[in-house]
Amino acid sequence: MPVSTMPAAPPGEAAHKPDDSETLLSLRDITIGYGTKVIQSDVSLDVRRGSIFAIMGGSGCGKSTILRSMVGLLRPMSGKYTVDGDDYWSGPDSHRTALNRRFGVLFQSGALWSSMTVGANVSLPLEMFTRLGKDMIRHLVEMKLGLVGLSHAIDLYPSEISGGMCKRAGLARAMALDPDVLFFDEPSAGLDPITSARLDDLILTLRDGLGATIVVVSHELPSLFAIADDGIFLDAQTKKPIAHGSPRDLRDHSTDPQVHAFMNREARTEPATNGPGGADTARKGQNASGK
Ligand SMILES: Nc1ncnc2c1ncn2[C@@H]1O[C@H](COP(=O)(O)OP(=O)(O)OP(=O)(O)O)[C@@H](O)[C@H]1O
Repeated sequence: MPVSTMPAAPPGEAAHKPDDSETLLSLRDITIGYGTKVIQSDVSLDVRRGSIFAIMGGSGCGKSTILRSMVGLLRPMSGKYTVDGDDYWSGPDSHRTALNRRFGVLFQSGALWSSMTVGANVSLPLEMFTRLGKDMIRHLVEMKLGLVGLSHAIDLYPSEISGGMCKRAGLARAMALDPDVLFFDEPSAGLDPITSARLDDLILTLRDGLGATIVVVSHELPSLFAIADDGIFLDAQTKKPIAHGSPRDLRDHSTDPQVHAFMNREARTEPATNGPGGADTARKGQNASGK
């Protein structure tokens, strides 16, 4: 299927326009999979500095797999990944470790250590990767928690706070080392719409206030329309990207039936397919994730 080229977003919809000339992360002809099983091939994308980039597609198409690869957890079978022009997978592990210091990651689960307070969770990366003293670390932790509106929760345990607060604490931890690139895997999964909208605002603040570059995997269409500047749509059947563009552009202008149906939460009229990313993933009136 052809990759759609999208026109610019309608006036007023794309409030933020990053500088086109500034590519921070670049994937070229990446093939990725597990063992010999290919999950996605021919993946090429550019993430502009200071933008929010969405990885989209039906369940199981390989969104998290691409994200895992971009943070160094899975080496692609082929293709090139550059970070600020630097070939990520070339050279020794220390080369990647240095680049990883620029990354903050929030995985789907939020994954806070349950036996540690919120403050201790956020201070962990600072204790592991810096030589800062206790007072300075406490100060930085207070700052990060202040950013996500959780100053009051510093001494609470994860079991004592809500799911949305856990997500925000995870965000504070992802930001502990002042990364300039943040990767979020399903940040609003499991959150109610209001908490999810607050998290969107926070993500926008990270982009606009701190100049962070953000890559996000998400099924949540309202959230994608609210925050993402650009994106890619992966297809599970062909195992290739089938569209590039901002979620708003794909919703309003995509000529690909699958992409159009997914982005508009419509039932598809063509014959159903069994695989993820097929008709079953885009039924009207359901979460597009099918979850
Ligand atoms: N560690 C693994 N080993 C083998 N196969 C895996 C592994 N992790 C994921 N997969 C497979 O890779 C495919 C893509 O999974 P992935 O989690 O990347 O999809 P996704 O698009 O993020 O899905 P979802 O939206 O449901 O979270 C799936 O078929 C999955 O079963």
